[in-house]
Amino acid sequence: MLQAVAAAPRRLLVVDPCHECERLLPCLQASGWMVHSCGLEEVGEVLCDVGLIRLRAPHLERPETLKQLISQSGTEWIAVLSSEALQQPEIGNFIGEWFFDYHTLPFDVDRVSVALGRAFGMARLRGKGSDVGDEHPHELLGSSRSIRELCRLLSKLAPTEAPVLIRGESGTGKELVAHTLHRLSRRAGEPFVAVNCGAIPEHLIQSEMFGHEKGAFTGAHQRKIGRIESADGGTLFLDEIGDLPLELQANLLRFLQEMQIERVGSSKPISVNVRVLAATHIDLEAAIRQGRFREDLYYRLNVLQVQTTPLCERTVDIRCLAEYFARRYAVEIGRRPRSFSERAVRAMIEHPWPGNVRELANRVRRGMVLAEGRQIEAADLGMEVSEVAIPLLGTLDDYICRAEQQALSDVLLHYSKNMSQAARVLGVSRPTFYRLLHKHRIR
Ligand SMILES: Nc1ncnc2c1ncn2[C@@H]1O[C@H](COP(=O)(O)OP(=O)(O)OP(=O)(O)O)[C@@H](O)[C@H]1O
Repeated sequence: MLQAVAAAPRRLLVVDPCHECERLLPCLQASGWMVHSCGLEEVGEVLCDVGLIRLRAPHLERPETLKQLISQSGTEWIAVLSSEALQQPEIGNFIGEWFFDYHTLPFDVDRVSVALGRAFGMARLRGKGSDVGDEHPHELLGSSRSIRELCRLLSKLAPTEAPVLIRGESGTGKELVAHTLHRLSRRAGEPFVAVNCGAIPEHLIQSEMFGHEKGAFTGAHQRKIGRIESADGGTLFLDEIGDLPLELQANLLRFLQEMQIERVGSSKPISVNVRVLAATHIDLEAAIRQGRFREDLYYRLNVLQVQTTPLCERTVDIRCLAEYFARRYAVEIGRRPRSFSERAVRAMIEHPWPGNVRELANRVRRGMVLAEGRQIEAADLGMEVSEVAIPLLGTLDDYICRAEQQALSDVLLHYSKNMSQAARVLGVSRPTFYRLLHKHRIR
């Protein structure tokens, strides 16, 4: 039996509707657009796929406000203006940089419909528009199996009070994991204090961690509260724990056993209630064997363990992360968020990502600054795509296997958040689709 599938509504936001809109809006509603209208100051409150704005002198006098709204709204924008206004070079440049398209008055319903349709398609293609959820700066993004399993694990570990050792390559999100554990715990309203054990000079680390009393040593002009004490009631995150000098490891162990500290220059114990999370990218077991890390401290910290996955093992997440960083840096840099060309996406998928998500964020920031066209190209990211594909010879089965892998990765590029849709596009059932993902070890 055939089932009717309801198309997602196409939401259009008309900002400061002008009297010319009176004829236009009913036509758009009749052709399936769900139209909302609002004033400029309310734009951030309505989630829409496409926005139509009649550019007037006051808007153009405050371009910064408009740029801010456009870059934060997650909507594709079309400017409406008179043909005389468009002749002014600064207005033309402004529209070229910030808008998807423009329309000169009077309205031509057919032309507007085509422009809106294209903008809608682009908004959906980029994952922008009204389907986009709230963005949280401390949220672990991604739809790969490893990220989904990580989030499930974190929600189980967060409510406990036990220490967690977070392991993984540099830039894979270990600090983000620590933030997430804190945010989901009972301590969420209390301080989260991060200490990078490798970044504090060795002679300062004792007083940084434990604090000192006035006059404890030359230069100690007043009492200083240490990082451990300042986390009282909350979470203490010890990053790069493998870099902690041996002497400090002994002091930290004592603190973990007794939950008390002594400031430098004082022998009075102070009770501190913190949950300890630690992270490392080094092989702590090897460090123990080499005598660089205390085994007893290792067992204290390693009660629960979380492992982050390198980016090259979850390529499905690359596009969504890159688009997130493009939106984030658009606000910072003050440019319109850009999408990525297919070649740029391919270059990102093929890249080995030794610096993981941090490297991706840095490359996207660079791309946002350098991009000249509508899209970020591979070269803007400092990447190249292999021009000539060297044929990989093999049996017919090898060719079929590679074709399956290609088909899966192509479809996941577009539908990583909707597995049913991905399966439908390939013309296979959902179980078959999952079986293929499993067979090709695609997460
Ligand atoms: N899954 C993710 N979703 C969103 N942002 C992420 C994700 N993973 C990492 N990031 C971002 O990547 C950057 C690096 O992450 P983070 O500092 O947590 O990595 P790390 O593993 O602690 O690195 P290091 O070992 O070098 O300290 C941060 O800007 C972080 O917000």
